Amino acid sequence: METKGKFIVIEGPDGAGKTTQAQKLCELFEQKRINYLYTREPGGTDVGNEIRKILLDFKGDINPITETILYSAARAQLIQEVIKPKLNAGVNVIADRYVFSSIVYQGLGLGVEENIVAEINKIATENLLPDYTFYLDLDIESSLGRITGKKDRIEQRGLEYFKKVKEGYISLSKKYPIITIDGNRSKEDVFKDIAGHMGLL
Ligand SMILES: Nc1ncnc2c1ncn2[C@@H]1O[C@H](COP(=O)(O)OP(=O)(O)OP(=O)(O)O)[C@@H](O)[C@H]1O
Ligand SMILES: Cc1cn([C@H]2C[C@H](O)[C@@H](COP(=O)(O)O)O2)c(=O)[nH]c1=O
Repeated sequence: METKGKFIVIEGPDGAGKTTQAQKLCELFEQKRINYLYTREPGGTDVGNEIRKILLDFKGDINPITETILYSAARAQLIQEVIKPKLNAGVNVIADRYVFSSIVYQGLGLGVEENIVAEINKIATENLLPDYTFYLDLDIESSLGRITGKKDRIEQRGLEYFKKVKEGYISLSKKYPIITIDGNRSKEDVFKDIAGHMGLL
């Protein structure tokens, strides 16, 4: 019988270093010849990539509920088309963001009721829960300072919005099985911490 793969999620504000750490985990899995797949949200499927364009590039207003549903729609497609089949085939999935991003960015950041975001996402994900959720915690000014280039629709939101995002992650980390990682260190030290928690060192 096939063993299910592990579902590993990396969370944190924009610029926290999620993609950097996800890539390091991919490299370690490659060295150790462990099967893996990397996904990012929103995206990872054809329809998800179209939804990503709307969410990050659309020039007009998007209502917070619409935004919540669009993120969860992209997620539903990713779960059904990619994540569930891969986990069932024994492949480890390394996900750059998951449901907690919606709870903090749309819920605590935009004021959509947390229960509503959670319920929509239960439907979208069929309540698939990660085996590990790592939250990269660092000063919001430091993480935003790492963003270079043209800012997308979400990144253009001001400092006050991103302070709510950070507070949101901290409050969720007290309620859910989230592993908080000090992201204010070198890329290598942050990674040692993540890999150590997974018993990979
Ligand atoms: N620990 C670190 N120390 C210093 N710089 C870092 C660290 N981790 C990542 N960076 C740099 O910060 C920038 C943003 O990193 P990265 O893309 O990994 O963040 P992210 O959380 O995935 O961002 P986003 O949510 O905006 O996609 C990159 O230039 C990266 O090289
Ligand atoms: C999944 C998810 C993401 N967001 C926001 C967070 C970022 O600003 C963008 C995604 O861009 P990235 O560079 O790939 O991190 O979308 C969100 O608001 N809600 C979500 O559920």
